[in-house]
Amino acid sequence: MNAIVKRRVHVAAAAIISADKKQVLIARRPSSFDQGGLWEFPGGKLAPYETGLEGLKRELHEELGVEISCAQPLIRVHHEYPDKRILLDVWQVHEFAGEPFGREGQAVRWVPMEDLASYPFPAANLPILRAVMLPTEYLITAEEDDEDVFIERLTRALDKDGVRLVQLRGKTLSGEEYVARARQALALCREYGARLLLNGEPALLEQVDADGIHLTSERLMQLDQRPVPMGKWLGASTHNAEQLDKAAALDCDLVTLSPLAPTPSHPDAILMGWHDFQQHVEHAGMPVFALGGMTRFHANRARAVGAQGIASIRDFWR
Ligand SMILES: Nc1nc2c([nH]c(=O)n2[C@H]2C[C@H](O)[C@@H](COP(=O)(O)OP(=O)(O)OP(=O)(O)O)O2)c(=O)[nH]1
Ligand SMILES: [Mg+2]
Repeated sequence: MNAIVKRRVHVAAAAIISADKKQVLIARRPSSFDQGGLWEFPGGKLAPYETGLEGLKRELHEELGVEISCAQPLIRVHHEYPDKRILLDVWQVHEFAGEPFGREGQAVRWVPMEDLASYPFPAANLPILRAVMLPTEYLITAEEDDEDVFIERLTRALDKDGVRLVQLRGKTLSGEEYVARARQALALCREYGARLLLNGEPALLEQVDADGIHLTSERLMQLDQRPVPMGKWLGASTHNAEQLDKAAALDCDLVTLSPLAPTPSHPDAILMGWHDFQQHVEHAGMPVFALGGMTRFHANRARAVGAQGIASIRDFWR
């Protein structure tokens, strides 16, 4: 049998975000191109001597006529197409000079974040869409018996800290108490335009129409197919490569990966360290939040090694 040696292609692409942070710029690949007719994040192949950021700057100038001075790493996706292996090295761009237009005759469009999923993109782009739509901070609520304190702290995090992604933990609550708490949390999250994931069984979504479910690593490993429909978000807690592979197999939308640093809740845990974390993130193929002793001050560090951002209980729950 002939072994096919696939080409390796390194592509730099940009999610260019509008000043009001509500829209993202996409372009349509001309029909004569590879993946033609599909929408994409503007960018292209690196020259052998270029870094990702250098290639990105050149491509955005060539394709859109805009000049960027800086960009933040968003996500790296390895994907195997029938004829090649590509690494999509995606950056987030907030500042640029010039008015973008299709310099190569391609259609270019600003689209609201929430409409992104309705455009046809190449197969490799699913994790990128997820990363573009998710924030950099993921709040996990603390165990809180007192309802008033819970409401006050969640409101504070949504209002003062601008948190837009929340996981409701409530291991010490009864089933009924958890559902009641989830309804309250959902109402608050809706008010602030934040997404709420329930830490528990997927069937909970039948009782509370939250945005999705966050699975424990134990529950994750017991499942053999994605337990929620595509319109809902599926998160999972992971600690190693085996769990990350499982999360990918279940087509999870996001994961937390821990523990990075010591926390009072898990004082004796064996820590992962940034080096191993980076290796795991590189091949995760989905947005990864660093967890365990993380504060917002670690967010840039986490992003620099490829993470979506940080997840934390303590840092947002005061
Ligand atoms: N730019 C971009 N390319 C993508 C995305 N998703 C995806 O699968 N790809 C694939 C399609 C292509 O095989 C490859 C990008 O190559 P390209 O055709 O844009 O390269 P280029 O701009 O350097 O163009 P060319 O000079 O080689 O024609 O990556 C995406 O969102 N943006
Ligand atoms: Mg291109």
